[in-house]
Formats: sequence, C-alpha cells, structure tokens
Amino acid sequence: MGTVVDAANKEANGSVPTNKNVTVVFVLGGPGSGKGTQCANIVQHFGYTHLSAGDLLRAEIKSGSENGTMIQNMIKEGKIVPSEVTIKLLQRAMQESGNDKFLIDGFPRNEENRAAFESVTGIEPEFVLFFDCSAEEMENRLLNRNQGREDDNIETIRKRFKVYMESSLPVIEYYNSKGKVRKIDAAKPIEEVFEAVKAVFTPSIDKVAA
Ligand SMILES: Nc1ncnc2c1ncn2[C@@H]1O[C@H](COP(=O)(O)OP(=O)(O)O)[C@@H](O)[C@H]1O
Ligand SMILES: Nc1ccn([C@@H]2O[C@H](COP(=O)(O)OP(=O)(O)O)[C@@H](O)[C@H]2O)c(=O)n1
Ligand SMILES: [Mg+2]
Repeated sequence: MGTVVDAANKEANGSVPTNKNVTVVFVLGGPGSGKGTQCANIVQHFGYTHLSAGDLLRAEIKSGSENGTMIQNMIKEGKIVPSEVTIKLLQRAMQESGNDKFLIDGFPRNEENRAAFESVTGIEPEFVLFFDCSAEEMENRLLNRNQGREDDNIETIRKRFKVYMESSLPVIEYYNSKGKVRKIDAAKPIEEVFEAVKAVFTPSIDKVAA
C-alpha cells in the first residue's frame, strides 16, 4: 500500500521529501472566523480532505495519548502546541486519507509551525485562504458556538486573540508577501462567504465559460 504522500516521500534519492503531487491549501483566520464551517462546504464541492489541526489535537487528548495532558493545558491557555506534535498528527491524517488534496485548517499558526512544516514535509501551499473578520464578530460567534469546548470562554478567547494578533497574523503576512493569500470577507452570512470561497477554488477558465 502507499499513498501519494508516501510515494512522494520516497523519491529517487530517498531522503528529500518533495511531495510534488500533493496539493495543500492552508485555511487561516482568527478563532471563530468560520474556518471549519467553510471547510465543510469546500469538501462537498471540491473533493478536498479537511484536516483541522485543532480537531486533531482534541482527538489526541481523547485518545489518552502521553501528550494529552500537555495538549489540553495548552489549548485551555490558548497557547500553540509545539509543531512536532501537530505535524505528526497532520502527516498521519494525510497518509490515512488516501487523498492528495488537503485543506489544512488552523495551521500554521506561528512561524515555528510554518517553518517546521515546510522543512519536514517539503510542502508549499498552493495558496492560503484567509478569513478576515472583526474581533467583535468572532467573539460573539465563539461565545455562541456551543460545542462544549474548554477554550470557548471569554478568558481563554482573549488569550487566543492575543496569540492570533502576535503570532498568527505574521504568518499570513509572510504568505501575503509571496502573493499567496486569498482574502475573504468572513463577516458576511455563511452562504455569502461561501460564494466568495467558491470563486477562489474555481479555475478561471471555468469562470469564463460560466
Ligand atoms: N459567516 C458566518 N456568520 C455567522 N456565524 C458563523 C459564520 N461562519 C461560522 N459561523 C458560526 O460561528 C461559529 C464559529 O465557526 P467555526 O467554523 O467553528 O470557526 P473557526 O473554525 O474559524 O473557529 C460556529 O458556531 C459557526 O456556526
Ligand atoms: N496549529 C495549531 C492549531 C491549534 N492549536 C491549539 O488548538 C486550539 C484550538 O484551535 P482550533 O483551530 O480548533 O480553534 P478555532 O480557530 O477553530 O476556534 C488553539 O487555540 C491552540 O491552543 C495549536 O496549538 N496549534
Ligand atoms: Mg475551527
């Protein structure tokens, strides 16, 4: 057995992972900007596999892994888990999916995430989908999310916003300087946001034909 990811990792010289055949889109934006909601829509229409870094970390806590307590504490404090842990979970999920097109949601969240993913996997994102939304709107959404998350309380939300401003926005800026960011106004209703998202994923040749 072997997925495209395996195959790409075992290229001729055996050491440099290039992952040439894997398409990755990073889905970024503040907490509550609608990343997970829109990823579910994209999966339905465009055949990607959705990998949420936060969901993978929460599953790791539930599985009772030895890192579980550390991850749980970091999430409760709104801190970013060391990339070594998160990247292993992402790589495993990519391999298990059997797909070659991935939406990586909520990752990379800081410079360490970004640089480590690039050097470990050799993968460069096709583009970065960036959901732009005011802090006020995001806070309202998080306080009404009702998924029983330990970090959706006002104290942790404030910490997450600070981390977002200080550590995650610079990553978005980095990709912006490379011309890779596709910015979406995420403050609109879900359906309208998805219209804008669809335009990003639809090849321009189809747009002309439509
Ligand atoms: N465009 C939108 N307008 C209003 N509420 C939204 C919108 N997008 C998502 N939501 C709601 O806001 C909350 C956070 O959305 P979610 O997709 O979990 O965001 P993220 O993954 O970026 O934290 C959820 O309860 C979701 O139903
Ligand atoms: N790359 C990542 C993604 C999430 N996380 C942790 O998981 C928490 C929740 O992430 P999430 O993506 O599920 O949160 P939302 O932006 O969806 O609200 C973050 O606040 C971090 O504590 C992380 O450490 N590293
Ligand atoms: Mg999410």
